[in-house]
Formats: sequence, structure tokens, C-alpha cells
Amino acid sequence: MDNQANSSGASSFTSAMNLDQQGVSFIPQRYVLPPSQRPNIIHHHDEHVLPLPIIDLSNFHDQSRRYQIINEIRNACKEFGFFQVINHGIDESAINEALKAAEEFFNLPHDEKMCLFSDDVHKPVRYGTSLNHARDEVFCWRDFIKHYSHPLPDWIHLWPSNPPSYRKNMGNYAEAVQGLQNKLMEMIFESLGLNPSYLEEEVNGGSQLLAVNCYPACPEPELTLGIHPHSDYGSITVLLQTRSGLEFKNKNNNWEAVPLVEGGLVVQLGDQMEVLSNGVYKSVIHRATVNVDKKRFSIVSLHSFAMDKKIGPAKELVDDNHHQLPKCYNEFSFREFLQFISNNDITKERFLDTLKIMK
Ligand SMILES: O=C(O)CCC(=O)C(=O)O
Ligand SMILES: [Fe+2]
Repeated sequence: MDNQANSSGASSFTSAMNLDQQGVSFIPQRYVLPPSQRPNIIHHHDEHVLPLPIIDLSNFHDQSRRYQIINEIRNACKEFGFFQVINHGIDESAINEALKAAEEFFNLPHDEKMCLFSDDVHKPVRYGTSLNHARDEVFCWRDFIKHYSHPLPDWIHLWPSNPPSYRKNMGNYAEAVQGLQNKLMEMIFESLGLNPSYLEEEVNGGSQLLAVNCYPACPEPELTLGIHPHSDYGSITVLLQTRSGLEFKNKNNNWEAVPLVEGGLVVQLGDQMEVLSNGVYKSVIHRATVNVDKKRFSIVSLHSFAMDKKIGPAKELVDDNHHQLPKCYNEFSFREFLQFISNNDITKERFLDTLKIMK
């Protein structure tokens, strides 16, 4: 295999970003997917089913409005496993500054970024490219930087110091999203019939991992993907995209594009939410495509409950005596998740399936 990363710092490694800068006119073989996994089959949304959900969060403190929002969230989570939010309360300037910091970071010289390279999922800050062998990071046309972000003072001093505005701008955005996820979690719990302050401590003390993704322009976008199909492991993910490219797998197992909504953020359910809801909600399987002439960025805030909290189906949603819902999943903590993904090649399988209680 060419340009293999090496353990001493991967100096000979070539990232997708680097290939783009070199102006390659075809993609190296290692990025070419088997035909069945290529992104060319897009199924347009069927007019007869619910439209892809966009939920307006304005006035959510107003009781009747909140009731309506919670209904919309319930429908979206049951039908799709994700929704987009608008009027979510995060300033446009905070978003734009975070995106600018991301762009400046990825424009740094290759060698400078490679100083942060690691494929160890336990590292609190790591720059990564397509050669990492975790399930969402195999041969894709993507460079990323991932860092823990909550509580901010514990982590921010480890973040990139270049560009100089990175910590401040990305930090402001991370804090704003953390606030939004608290609100969203309350509403999602309420939509499940749970108390809005359910697991409050584990939500507040949970982890936030920011994945800042850069998908360079790609000379052969029909042959590869920016990120391979996966579900996120945690509770919810809040995703900002600069152009369309995110796709999800619908109930008929077809890929559909998540349209770009100006000023909107995508909220996706992760595996922990599927377990907590006892399968009432499903985590969403998603992927990202790349395009021929434009770079795409996403800033993805991956939230999970407190590291060592074992998450199982909420007991309110399981009743062996008289309700219909049997317990469907075993309990697990986020730390166990990380341990599992670092020890196993799970490119083909949802980790979640290993938690299912066999009947
Ligand atoms: O960039 C995207 O649209 C998807 C990124 C993603 O799924 C992730 O970072 O987990
Ligand atoms: Fe994801």
C-alpha cells in the first residue's frame, strides 16, 4: 500500500487534502470503493411520506409552542432518526467564525497538521486522515481534527494553537452547541414520555467530541465517499454542514440526501439514544459524499452521557408485566464503546447489534 502511515509520525503519509493540493486528476486505488458501495444511487424523497423534518425552535419556552415542537421531534425521531433545527439560538457569527477557524486550520501546511496525527481513539486531540482503521475512517476522502470539548477548560489548552483564533472561535461554538444539546436532550426525553430532567447529571457531565471535517474537492466523486456509512455512538450529534453532502439511510434502506438548510443544524440520534429509548427511536445510519469542484466542511458535535454511566433502556419504557415493550438491549457505558471500537474491526457491523438481547 502506498503512503502508509507509520508509527513514528506518519511523515510519508498523504491525506485527501494533500492529494487535492497536488492537483491529482484521479483518485488513488485505495479510495476506490466496490461498485455496490459507491454513492451514485440517490433516491429522491417519496412525496407520499412525511417531508424531511425542519423544526423551528423559536419560542420553545412558550408552553403550547413547546408541546408542538415536542410532537414534531417525536415524529422525526420515529420516522427518520434525525431532524434539522432552525432558530436554534446559536449566533450566525459564532458559526461563521468557527467555520473560518476550521478553514484556516486545514489550510496549514501538511507537516504542521501531521504533528497532531494519531489513530488512537483515546487521544483527546487528533488529526486524522483516511488511513485510520476505525469503522468510519477507512479510505475516505476526508481530513479531520477531533477534540474533546466539554468541559472546555479541561481540554482547550490541548487544541491546535494555530491558527491563533482557533481556540477562541471553535471554543465559542463548542460551548454554544453544548447549551443547545442540553435543551434538545430535555425535549427528546419529553418526547419519549420521560421527565425532561431525566439523567440530568449524566447529560451535564457527558462528553462532547468535536469532529471538524474537511472534504476536499475530489476528481472522481462517484467512486468514493467522504465518510463511510455509520451511526454515531453517543446520545445525539449536532452537525453543521457548509454544503449538501450528508446522506442518511431511510426505512427502505435507500440513501437520501439531507438538504442544506441555511442557518440550520442537523440533529442526529446516536446509538445510546436507541438503547435508552429501548428501540423506540433508532440511531441514524449516515454517510457523506464529496464533489468535484468544491471543498465541503462539517463541524460535528458528538455528545454522549458521562463516560462511565452504563446506559440501558429507560425503565419507564420497559415493562415486563403489562406493557408491550420488552427490554431489548444490554447496558453499556461510553468508555466500553471506545474500548470496543479500538479493539475490533467493526467496519461491517453496527456496534449496537452486539448489545441486543438475544431472544
Ligand atoms: O460530514 C458529515 O456530513 C458527516 C460527518 C459524520 O458523520 C461524523 O463526523 O460522524
Ligand atoms: Fe457521524
